[in-house]
Amino acid sequence: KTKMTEESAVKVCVRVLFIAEETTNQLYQDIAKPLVVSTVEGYNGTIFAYGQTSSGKTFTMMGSDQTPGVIPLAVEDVFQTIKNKEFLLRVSYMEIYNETVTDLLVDSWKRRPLEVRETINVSEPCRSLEFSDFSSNLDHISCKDSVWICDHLLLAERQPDKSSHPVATT
Ligand SMILES: Nc1ncnc2c1ncn2[C@@H]1O[C@H](COP(=O)(O)OP(=O)(O)OP(=O)(O)O)[C@@H](O)[C@H]1O
Repeated sequence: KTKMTEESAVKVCVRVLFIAEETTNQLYQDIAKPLVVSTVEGYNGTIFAYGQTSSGKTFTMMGSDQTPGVIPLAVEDVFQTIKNKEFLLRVSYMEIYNETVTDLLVDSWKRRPLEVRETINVSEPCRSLEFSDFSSNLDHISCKDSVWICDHLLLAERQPDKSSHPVATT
């Protein structure tokens, strides 16, 4: 609802362009971090990767042990931001692939497509996303939880059935 000034619009336009030499970390600091921090303050935010197959979506979002991607960097920052506050962090992880929505926090052998509901007036129960909750307060918030989230997401990303996909739409 904030009216975007001409100056901020120009800034956004400039910052969506990154050259090949720039790292994921630079991209994260410039584009994603401000959004991550503002979500903790109550704003809605979305970061997504879009592009043709093998263009580097997974590399950018997940990264590797040596070069963490946007998701691990964001998780780390979220935990840094909430560590001195009472907070409930709720995490879900899903894939939309060829019009099919899949919950990646469910074990691969148990996965069934999630139904997309366009109205709340549905009589039949439908499958919904699993959530992992993390409550934090001054005493027990640690980066152990952020490591758990990243490990869990990476594990889901590496589930064997994903490699059989012929086309990518991460
Ligand atoms: N910036 C980069 N530096 C080094 N290697 C990269 C970079 N971007 C992508 N790669 C490598 O290119 C390959 C394809 O990248 P990636 O799997 O991230 O693409 P993708 O867009 O997710 O593909 P798909 O749509 O098929 O899932 C991977 O081996 C990845 O490690």
